[in-house]
Amino acid sequence: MAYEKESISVTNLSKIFHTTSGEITALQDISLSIGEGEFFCIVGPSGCGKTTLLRILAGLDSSSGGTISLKTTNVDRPINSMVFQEQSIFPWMTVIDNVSYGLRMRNIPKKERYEIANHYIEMIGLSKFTHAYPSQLSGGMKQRVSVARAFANDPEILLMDEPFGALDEQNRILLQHELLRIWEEARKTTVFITHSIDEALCLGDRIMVMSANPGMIKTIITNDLPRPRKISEIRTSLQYNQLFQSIWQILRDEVTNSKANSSTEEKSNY
Ligand SMILES: Nc1ncnc2c1ncn2[C@@H]1O[C@H](COP(=O)(O)OP(=O)(O)OP(=O)(O)O)[C@@H](O)[C@H]1O
Repeated sequence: MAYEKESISVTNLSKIFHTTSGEITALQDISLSIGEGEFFCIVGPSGCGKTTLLRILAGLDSSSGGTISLKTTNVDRPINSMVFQEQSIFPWMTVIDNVSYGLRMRNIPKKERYEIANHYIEMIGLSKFTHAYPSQLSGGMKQRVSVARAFANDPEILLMDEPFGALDEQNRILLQHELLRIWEEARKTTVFITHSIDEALCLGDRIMVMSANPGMIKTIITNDLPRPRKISEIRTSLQYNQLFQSIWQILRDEVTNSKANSSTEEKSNY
C-alpha cells in the first residue's frame, strides 16, 4: 500500500552498547520510511535489536549514529504512546483513571477525558469494569487497559513492543481483533513488534524481518491481505499461506544463524 505522507523516517541508524565484555552492535545501518496511518510490524530473532529500535523511536534511548524523524501534525498531541509486553498500568488507579491518565496530564477537563476514556473502554469490552482496580482484573484485561490508554492518549504514533506476547491464545486473538477494530477507526501510525509471523500477517501492512549480530534489516515484505481483516478468515486463504511461508523461510535462516552465533559466543566465554 502506498502512503501519501511519511510519518517516520529513519536513516542509517546505528546503536552500539558498550559493555564490560565489549561492544554490542545492536543496530547497524537501519534506513526505513513508515507512512502516516501505516501498521508496520517487526519480526526477527531474539537479540536482533527490535526493542532497541522502538526505544530509540520513543525517545527512551539515544542512537549512536544516523537520524530519525517523526512527523508531527498537531502540537497538542503527544508524539508517541508505548505499550509494553508487561502490563504497565497504575495499580492504585481505576480503569477509567488509568485510561484517561495521559489526557489528565494534558489538562483535559474531567468530563471530556472521561468521555474519551469511556469510548475506548467500551471498544475493548471492559465497560463493566470502568471503576474497577487492576487487582480485580485478569492479565488479559490489564493489557486491554494498556491498549485503550495508548489510543485514548491520541498520539501521533503508537509503539507496541510485543503487547500480547504474555497472553494465552484466546486472549491474544480477542485483543488482536480489538486492536484491529480500534486501528481501523483511528488509523494511527503503528509500529508493532512481535515474535509471531501469524500476528504480523493478521495485523500489519508491511512486515520488516531483521537479522541479528549485528541487528540489520533483512527484508521488508508488503502484506496485501485485504482489509478490514477477519482473523479467522484470512488464516485460511492461499495468500496468507504463501506470505507465511516466504517470511518463515527468511526467519528460519536468521534464527538458526543467530543461535549458532550465540552458542559460539557462549562456548568462547568458557
Ligand atoms: N542496555 C543494554 N546494554 C547492553 N546491551 C544491550 C542493552 N540493551 C540491549 N542490549 C543488547 O542489544 C542487542 C539487541 O537487544 P534488543 O533487546 O533490542 O533485542 P530484541 O530483538 O528486542 O530481543 P528479544 O526479541 O529477545 O526481545 C542484544 O544483543 C542485547 O543484549
